[in-house]
Amino acid sequence: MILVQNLKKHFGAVKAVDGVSFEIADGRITGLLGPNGSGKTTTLRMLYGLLAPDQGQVQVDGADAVLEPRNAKAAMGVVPDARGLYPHLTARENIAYYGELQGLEGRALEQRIENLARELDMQAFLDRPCKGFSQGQRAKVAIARAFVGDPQNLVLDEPGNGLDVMSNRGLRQYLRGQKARGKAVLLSTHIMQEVAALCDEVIIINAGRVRATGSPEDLMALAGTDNIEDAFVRLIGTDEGIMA
Ligand SMILES: Nc1ncnc2c1ncn2[C@@H]1O[C@H](COP(=O)(O)OP(=O)(O)OP(=O)(O)O)[C@@H](O)[C@H]1O
Repeated sequence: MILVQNLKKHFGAVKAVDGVSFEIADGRITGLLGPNGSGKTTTLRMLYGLLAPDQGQVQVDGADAVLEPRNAKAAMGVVPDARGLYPHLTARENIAYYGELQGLEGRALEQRIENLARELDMQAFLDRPCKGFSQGQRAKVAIARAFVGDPQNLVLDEPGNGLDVMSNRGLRQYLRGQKARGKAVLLSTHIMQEVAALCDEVIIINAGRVRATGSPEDLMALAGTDNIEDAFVRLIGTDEGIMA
């Protein structure tokens, strides 16, 4: 479970995250939605300890992300927006490195990587250095790396970006499997079909603030619409919607 309380991050005059609070529950898939520049990536970076908050708290299974970063990080698998692969290591080595950090080794680690490579269709490039990988190939390595240690919490920043149709289906299936096993899953996305198909809860943010939270059905009822895209446009709090 991830608890976020009154999180703030300003860059000069830009209030990127301006007092955000939410809870990512176990056994649920939660979507973080917001227009470009609304503060999603900044929020997620503070969750996985890449950025120090100006104010507020993040707790991952009870561990404070600032005060106990090792414990917080150990409980979380992340797919960051920049993917952050080591370019000179192969895909397998990138994944193995994270597995080792999480205490996996030997045959168990090898087997886990083979399984992930099969599920994500990565065999063709598993032993190539990541330098020069396509966007989809990088996304797959980052996803495998996040999953390798079987963490309780998963935080994914637009994980479907660059993935082909089959890989996106595979990812959705995988995330549903994680949810069924009681994991807490948080993903940011711009893809409304993904939200409708996958998310139990949705957090809508705009201009660094939470505008609405609830199930897709709750949000549609709140906005008085019968589809999640219209609900999103109404609930981000501008007349012009996503282009504002
Ligand atoms: N390092 C930084 N320095 C200055 N401004 C920043 C920095 N990081 C983010 N911002 C600003 O903070 C705001 C929120 O950015 P953020 O990347 O969190 O948005 P986002 O919701 O992830 O957007 P997108 O959907 O476009 O990826 C934007 O106005 C952005 O320009």
